[in-house]
Amino acid sequence: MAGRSEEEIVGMYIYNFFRGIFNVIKTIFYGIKKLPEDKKNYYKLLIWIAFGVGLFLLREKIWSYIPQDNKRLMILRYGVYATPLIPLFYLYIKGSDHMKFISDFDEKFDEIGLFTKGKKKDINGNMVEKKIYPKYLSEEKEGDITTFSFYSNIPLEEWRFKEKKIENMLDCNILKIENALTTKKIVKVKTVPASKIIPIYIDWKDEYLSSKDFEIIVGENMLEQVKFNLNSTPHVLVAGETGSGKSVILRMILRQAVLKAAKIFMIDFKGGVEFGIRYERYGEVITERQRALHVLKELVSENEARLKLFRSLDVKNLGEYNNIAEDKGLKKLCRIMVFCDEVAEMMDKSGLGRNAKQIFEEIEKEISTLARLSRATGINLILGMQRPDAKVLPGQIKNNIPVRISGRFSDKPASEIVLSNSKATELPETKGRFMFKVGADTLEFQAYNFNDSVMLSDVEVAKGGMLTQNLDDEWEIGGEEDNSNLDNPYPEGPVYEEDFADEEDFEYEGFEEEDNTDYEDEDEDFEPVEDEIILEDVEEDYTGF
Ligand SMILES: Nc1ncnc2c1ncn2[C@@H]1O[C@H](COP(=O)(O)OP(=O)(O)OP(=O)(O)O)[C@@H](O)[C@H]1O
Repeated sequence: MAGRSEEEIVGMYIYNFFRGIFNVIKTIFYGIKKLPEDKKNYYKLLIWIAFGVGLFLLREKIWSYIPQDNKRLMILRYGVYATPLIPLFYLYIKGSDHMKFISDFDEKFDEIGLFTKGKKKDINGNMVEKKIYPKYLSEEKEGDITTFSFYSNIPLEEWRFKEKKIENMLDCNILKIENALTTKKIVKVKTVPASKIIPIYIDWKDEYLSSKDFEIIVGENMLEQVKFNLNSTPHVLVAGETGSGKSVILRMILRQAVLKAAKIFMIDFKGGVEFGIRYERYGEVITERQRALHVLKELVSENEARLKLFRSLDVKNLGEYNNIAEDKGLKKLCRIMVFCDEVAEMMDKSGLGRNAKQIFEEIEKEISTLARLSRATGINLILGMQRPDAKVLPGQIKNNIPVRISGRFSDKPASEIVLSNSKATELPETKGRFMFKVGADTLEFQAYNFNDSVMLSDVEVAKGGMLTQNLDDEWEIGGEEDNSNLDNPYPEGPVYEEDFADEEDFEYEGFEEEDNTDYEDEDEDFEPVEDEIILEDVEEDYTGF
């Protein structure tokens, strides 16, 4: 205090006095806020109030026990005026527990370096630099899930970057870190206890098949199934080093597509190594580039025709269209899914001659158009990739693929290409362990193991070869397929629940925007088209493999 004037010292005392009062009131306020957390708190408060009131009512009796000649003890008589403070004392104790709980958080945030810096007045009234920690607001429990809310100026990216440390700090597994709907200043950390772990092996069972149109299930995290819906997130990228389980995931998706009666194309330029002859019963296995280009072009035309038709009928997507098609005397349209186990086989142009390059470029153009424009029309790309490479999968395509599934990569750039973060490097070396990302959140899961040699032959027996019969049919989009013996889970046609807004701007939050040419209005001079949209050409030069 050396060097301070008397006035300054008095000012400082007054300041600290009011600060102390403010802190007491604040602590009591926290105590009040804690009350609703447990019913017992109210009973305890009532006991303290009763105690205070009892003391007040019995004051004369109590005073009579105090010797009148003992001046020191006589002071206790004034204690009567403090009786209303007794319940406040209880609230103060409760509030200080809470303050201690909060300051423990400060310590923990300090340890993991999650804070911002700002200026604050110190006890002497001087402005000093101070660490500002996220402020604990509340925690809500729902079953196994606890959601912590913090008030914080720290950007969400930083929270996500420190996810592992926060998990250790809270002794939990984090499911999601997100902002509150109302403000970006509130961060919600959704957690499950650390004892909940991701299974290390789970077999796929057909009973897992979702009844929702067009929901696909790929595995489980520590709490629930991991799924996505092709109506709202239409294209999928599965990346993983050789042996990671990438092909197993693709085939498991294919299996669900078959059971949900989608039209399937499988592009396999390794001469049918990935999708062997057994897969031909489910759709066309394309092993030649010319043929792939041709089919893709036809799908682009089909997409355009569907877009025009949907616009003429004022429907937003395939689901809405199919719901009204029969009433309007139109044919139902099917979902079309294009599978490719290795995009590099289809798009890697490095080291190619001019002629070969041209066809690759054309394939890339068609894939890019479909990725951008086929969201509402039910034409989906399911792409596998062994070695993530920006040259192989241009940003224009990648940014329009909302579902990203990545196996373990030892290097960060590979993980960054797929997930836009380094989380794939944190995966354990467990077979079938993947990261799943739709939007901003990345979560770890165990993919179902799908043994296609068993499952495919099962289908043949159970379905009585009906899938093969479909393949023999004239390939006609929207044709009246005889699925009666297909053991189709949707004999009345798929149930369409999802509804999504106009697709004027089709991009996905959370992925870096490279050259993202989004959904454009198609053709303003639209003329209604006939209800039958036939891809005759696709079948015409199909030679089979
Ligand atoms: N989800 C899973 N659970 C347990 N084991 C799995 C799982 N997925 C794959 N495996 C095991 O790993 C093996 C390789 O899987 P898969 O063929 O899918 O790898 P891949 O990543 O596609 O490799 P490649 O690129 O060489 O084809 C499978 O034969 C299976 O034994």
